[in-house]
Amino acid sequence: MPNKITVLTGDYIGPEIMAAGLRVLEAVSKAGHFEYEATTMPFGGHAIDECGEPLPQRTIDECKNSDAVLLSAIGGPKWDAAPKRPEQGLLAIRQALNLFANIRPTEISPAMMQYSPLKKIEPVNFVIVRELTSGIYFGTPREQHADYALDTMRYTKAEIERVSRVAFQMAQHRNHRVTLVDKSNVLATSKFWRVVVDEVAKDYPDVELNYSYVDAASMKIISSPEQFDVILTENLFGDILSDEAAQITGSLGTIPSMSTGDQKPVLYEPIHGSAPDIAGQGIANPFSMINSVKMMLAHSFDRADLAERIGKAVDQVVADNIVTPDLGGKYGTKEVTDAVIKNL
Ligand SMILES: NC(=O)c1ccc[n+]([C@@H]2O[C@H](COP(=O)([O-])OP(=O)(O)OC[C@H]3O[C@@H](n4cnc5c(N)ncnc54)[C@H](O)[C@@H]3O)[C@@H](O)[C@H]2O)c1
Ligand SMILES: CC(C)[C@H](C(=O)O)[C@@H](O)C(=O)O
Ligand SMILES: [Mg+2]
Repeated sequence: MPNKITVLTGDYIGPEIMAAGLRVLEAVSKAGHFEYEATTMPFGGHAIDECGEPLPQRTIDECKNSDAVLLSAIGGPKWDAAPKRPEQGLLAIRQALNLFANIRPTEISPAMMQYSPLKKIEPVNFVIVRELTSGIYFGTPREQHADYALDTMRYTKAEIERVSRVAFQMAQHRNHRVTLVDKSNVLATSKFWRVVVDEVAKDYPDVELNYSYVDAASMKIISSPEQFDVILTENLFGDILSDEAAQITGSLGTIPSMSTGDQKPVLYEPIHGSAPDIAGQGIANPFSMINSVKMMLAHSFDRADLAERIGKAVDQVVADNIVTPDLGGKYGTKEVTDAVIKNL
């Protein structure tokens, strides 16, 4: 049976970078004898246009029936005032597939150091493990009235425990350090995270656990990012810190992510949005999507060999300065993708 991949192409630059990712997947698969079947389903803004729903039931069914989901960014001004927004579909798919742990890597390899906006820079390699299906994104009550509004941040012990185990297990395969990022000097939920994570940590004596308040952590990501190995944090803090962490690599347009739960499928997507400001110009950075394909091959299909091939090709293209304008280059999405394929 071929490996099954569901493709959700996204809005604005979504389809532009998805095309790049799929071209790289096709090329590396031919070279490395990887068989797959890719099925494109409606999702996000264009699904609202087609059938009034950002996440139709048949898309959920198809995702559940596949090994991996490749998703490209959705949303944008076209639907900002619509009764249903594409972003609702994104939150709903994470819940429908129970993708409670979102892994967002930050890597600055020696080849990438020239693109970092930081003046003082060493190689950096850490991951953010972001809780993805709870917290203030999903808590109720959530209300907007004429003179006040209300959101709710709620976490259960089980929700904190399961995502913490993902973080500790990742650290065991990395540099054995977990930093819990929270606001436990103020928030009850953060105090509770510390209690639960301290308990989980006892099962991983080979991993060192330390703590950072989120305001200080956001400063350290700029001042000394090399100190981090695995950052474990709740949903909203993880959203904010991962965009910040992406930018120290030179561009938000390079960073992939992987969202996992207890079972298949695992979902892979760039961490950035649909970049309406540059859509249609052919200049979107395809690395975030190509790196998502690389992550998928390594983690869902046990093809570290193909992932390494993609990684080396991207490094070569970066070293040759064949990059898009967000990284200061003069090349378009297609030229960068062609160069990656040539180097596979
Ligand atoms: N996973 C998702 O689908 C996802 C994630 C974040 C935001 N969004 C949605 O995307 C829309 C736009 O959001 P935004 O503008 O705040 O954030 P954004 O991430 O789309 O863009 C922020 C900045 O980064 C740049 N950028 C992002 N990706 C790039 C790439 N691959 N190459 C070059 N430059 C890139 C953009 O041009 C822009 O200047 C909103 O509707 C938002 O809700 C979707
Ligand atoms: C679009 C939005 C709902 C989403 C989030 O906040 O999770 C995005 O910012 C992300 O980082 O994937
Ligand atoms: Mg975000």
